[in-house]
Amino acid sequence: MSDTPALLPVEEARARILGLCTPLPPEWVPVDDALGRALAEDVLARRTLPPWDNSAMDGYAVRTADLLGPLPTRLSVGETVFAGKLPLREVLPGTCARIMTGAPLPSGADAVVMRERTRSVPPEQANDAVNDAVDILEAPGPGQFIRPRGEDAREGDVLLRRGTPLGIPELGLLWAQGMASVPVPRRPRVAVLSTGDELCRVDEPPGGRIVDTNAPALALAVRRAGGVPTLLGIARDTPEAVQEALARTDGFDVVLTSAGVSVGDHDFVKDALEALGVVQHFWRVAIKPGKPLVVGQRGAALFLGLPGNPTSSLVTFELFVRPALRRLLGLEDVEPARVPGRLEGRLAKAPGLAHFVRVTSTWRAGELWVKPLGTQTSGALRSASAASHLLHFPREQSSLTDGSHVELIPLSWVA
Ligand SMILES: Nc1nc2c(c(=O)[nH]1)N[C@H]1C(S)=C(S)[C@@H](COP(=O)(O)OP(=O)(O)OC[C@H]3O[C@@H](n4cnc5c(N)ncnc54)[C@H](O)[C@@H]3O)O[C@H]1N2
Ligand code: MOO
Repeated sequence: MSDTPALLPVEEARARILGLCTPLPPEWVPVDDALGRALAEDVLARRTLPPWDNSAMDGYAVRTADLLGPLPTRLSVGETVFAGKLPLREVLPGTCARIMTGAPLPSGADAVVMRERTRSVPPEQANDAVNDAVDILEAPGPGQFIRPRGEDAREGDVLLRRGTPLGIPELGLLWAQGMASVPVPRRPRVAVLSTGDELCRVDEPPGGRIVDTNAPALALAVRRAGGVPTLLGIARDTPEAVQEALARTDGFDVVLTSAGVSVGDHDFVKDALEALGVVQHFWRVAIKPGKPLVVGQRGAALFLGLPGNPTSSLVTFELFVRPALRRLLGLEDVEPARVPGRLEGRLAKAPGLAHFVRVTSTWRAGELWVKPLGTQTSGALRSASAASHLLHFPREQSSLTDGSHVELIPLSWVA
């Protein structure tokens, strides 16, 4: 008889973890450092942008009323308005202004005709005293190619709401307002601890050991997800060593451990967490790879014990840790992204665990076709190398036929 608890479905495990995460307290940071976090407060526009109606094309600012008759219509050109300059005169009936993209629209004009829809008039053919004229070949509707004042922002309006994820265009909107800093949740401080007698650092002679690749890989994944990682080193496989290392985690928002969470004689992480007063929320999820994940909490700090197999460690990071870090950064929509795809080949498994199959992908005939990598073991990193997505092979399903429609999770660890 097994004394291990029932396996949690992946969605429930993630929901429980996210239930333990609230955005971290805000800090004011330079706008570029806010990338990937969510705004902690509404931001009001200080400036109306664009500040004036302006041209969307290189061409001529015209009065549409002048162009109701037969075409082409000849107009005299009053001035040329460049971006960065203000118009000097009104566009009067029978005249127009040559205008460049982004230049303010002169008063009197109500449309722009692009240069390609005009024909310049040689000076000797222009009328009377006017030696600059143009033939307009089309009759524009009012407002054509005019970018209205305030299209991007209006002073006093909410420019970006609290909770808005800050991507690159949002940072542009903030800079355009002359803002140098914004309030966002501070970055999660994440401790990463490896456990295992078989491990050494990359710069040590192995002497029968293998290099700890999980901790540095997790640290990079943390940084990519917006957290600030600290490597705590390698704890030996004794309850005291694991406890002693975990006792150094005060001040961290998230503690990631690697290995020692299964049912082996040296799997001390769960006991060490308990001894330190970490409340265990659950252990084991119905997935492969990654089944022995353990999750606990002490105060506001979240403890995630990831399985030691290198690919299990990366997959559990993707499915659980990354969403948690993103939630701490204030983001609402933190579920892993999913895209539809088609399976090339067949897959089979026993029901009971959802499998997250590492696949490569090719875009073909309007669909993303994916192919499982040759090896799917969790102990070998090669089985994750070259994967672009994880294919979700649902828990109760036992086969997927060639051409099946499948759900894919794009991987954040790719180059
Ligand atoms: N009787 C059972 N045995 C196992 C089960 C089970 O349900 N019953 N689950 C298997 C699964 S699934 C996984 S995953 C592993 C996870 O075990 P642990 O988290 O306890 O990890 P270890 O046993 O210590 O190590 C597993 C494997 O990974 C290598 N490793 C560990 N740390 C690192 C590191 N930092 N860098 C690189 N490689 C590392 C380690 O040498 C082992 O080969 O348990 C199964 N067993
Ligand atoms: O599920 Mo384990 O996480 O096979 O490697």
